[in-house]
Amino acid sequence: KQMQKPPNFPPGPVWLPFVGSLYELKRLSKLLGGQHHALQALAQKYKTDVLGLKLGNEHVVTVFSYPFVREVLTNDVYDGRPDNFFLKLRCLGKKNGITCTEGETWSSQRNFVNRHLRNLGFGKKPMEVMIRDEIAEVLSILQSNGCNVSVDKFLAPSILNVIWVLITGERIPREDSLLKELLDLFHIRSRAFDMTGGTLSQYPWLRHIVPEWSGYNLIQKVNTNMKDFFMKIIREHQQTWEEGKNEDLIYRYISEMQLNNKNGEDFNEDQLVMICLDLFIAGAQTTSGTLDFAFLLMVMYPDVQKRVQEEIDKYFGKNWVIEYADRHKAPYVEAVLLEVMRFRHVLPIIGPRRVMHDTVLGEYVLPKDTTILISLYSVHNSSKYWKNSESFMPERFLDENGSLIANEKLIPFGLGRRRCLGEILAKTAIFMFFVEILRKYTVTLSPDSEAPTARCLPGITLSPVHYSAKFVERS
Ligand code: HEM
Repeated sequence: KQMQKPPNFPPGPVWLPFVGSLYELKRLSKLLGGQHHALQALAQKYKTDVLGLKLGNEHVVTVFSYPFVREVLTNDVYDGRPDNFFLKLRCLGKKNGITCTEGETWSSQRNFVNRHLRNLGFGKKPMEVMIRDEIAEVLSILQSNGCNVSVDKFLAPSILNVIWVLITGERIPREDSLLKELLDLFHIRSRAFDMTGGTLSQYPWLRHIVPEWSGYNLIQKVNTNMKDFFMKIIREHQQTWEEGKNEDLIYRYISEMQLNNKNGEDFNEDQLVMICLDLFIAGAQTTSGTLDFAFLLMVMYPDVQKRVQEEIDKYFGKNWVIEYADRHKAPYVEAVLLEVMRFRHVLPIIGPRRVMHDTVLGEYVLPKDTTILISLYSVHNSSKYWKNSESFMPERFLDENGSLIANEKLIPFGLGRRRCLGEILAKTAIFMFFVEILRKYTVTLSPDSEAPTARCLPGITLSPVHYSAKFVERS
């Protein structure tokens, strides 16, 4: 027996009572190695660019083609976040912070963070200085031991530290147990969320029956640990806060709480904890994961690596202090990094968004509160938009004179009002780490490593199948 779909709802598999199309999606995700592949296969099967599913009680629509993706990302009606159990769990029970909120709370918190990160040097010279300090450390470690490097694990502390300094005013030394604890928590967290695969969102009552199996207990434990972790740092800041103290985001937020917060509702400790979490969750794994893919692709395409190094030598030599603004001097290097983000984007599916009121998308009607997923994977890999889309070809971003050409179909940081808040930090860090490391080292596969593969590990963020790299000093 099938369930009735709302009138003019986008096409998709049948809805079975109780589970909707959840079983079909899970089956395909397992079979094809990721939800993004499963969703794309369903879109192909139903010959549609707008796919309609029912997952538990939730109406879920995924968009695949550039025009629909663009419309969803830029039309305010899709600016909401779903009010489901899973997102509540993600933001520690209350809808606080930036990523999970909408409306007034979202705009006041996002604007505050945007403004103050910029005042702290985000996107400017001070941020580049922090990144350069982290690079200096990475290079000195490579000099003493460049073998058997797991790129993601190796670079994650440095990326985390850049965000950490902006938020807390201090960096954490690599060998500090605090850093390890924090990285472990993020790691367990992404595994815990992945493990539930959204099942808890569709069937929240499962937490009462099978709290261990459903991942609920693990998520709760990680949430409590993360909250305690940030609360401790916030409390330390509160004890040392005085008017005029503004050297990091936490002090600035406390100043807002103390001085400008009329009723205490908008700017409070709960919001601040969530903002810290939002920035780390959204920023750390995505940025170091992109670098992980970039170096893996250099291992797999040594000719591309060689050309990158030739450009670096030609335009920067050995001693030029490279800045992010210098990227335009070396268009091939920029093209490589754009192609990395197209070919292996760390966020194949973005969202979820919530339809704020009944609306029309193309020929379909989407009821209020429909959840929307956006397949950047499909936009970035469609042969409709990219010649030889399945090939890694940096030249696609260069014209016949070797100058960079933009392509509006490449949208790794999203579009519109909810586009990535950390884009400038991510792009700067990726460019500077990539160029500075390849200026000094050639990356190859470590002799004990598994052969590199184009396959990815599915998860909240996509990552390469584990490989170990060897960094050989260039003569
Ligand atoms: C390569 C690295 C990164 C990629 C590919 C990336 C990509 C994205 C994308 C596609 C979105 C939009 C989600 C949507 O439309 O629903 C987003 C949102 C966001 N990003 Fe990033 N991001 C990266 C790094 C960062 C960094 C370094 C930070 C901060 C330090 C950050 C903070 C955020 C936040 C807070 C949001 C939520 C914005 C909102 O809901 O209004 N991201 N990111």
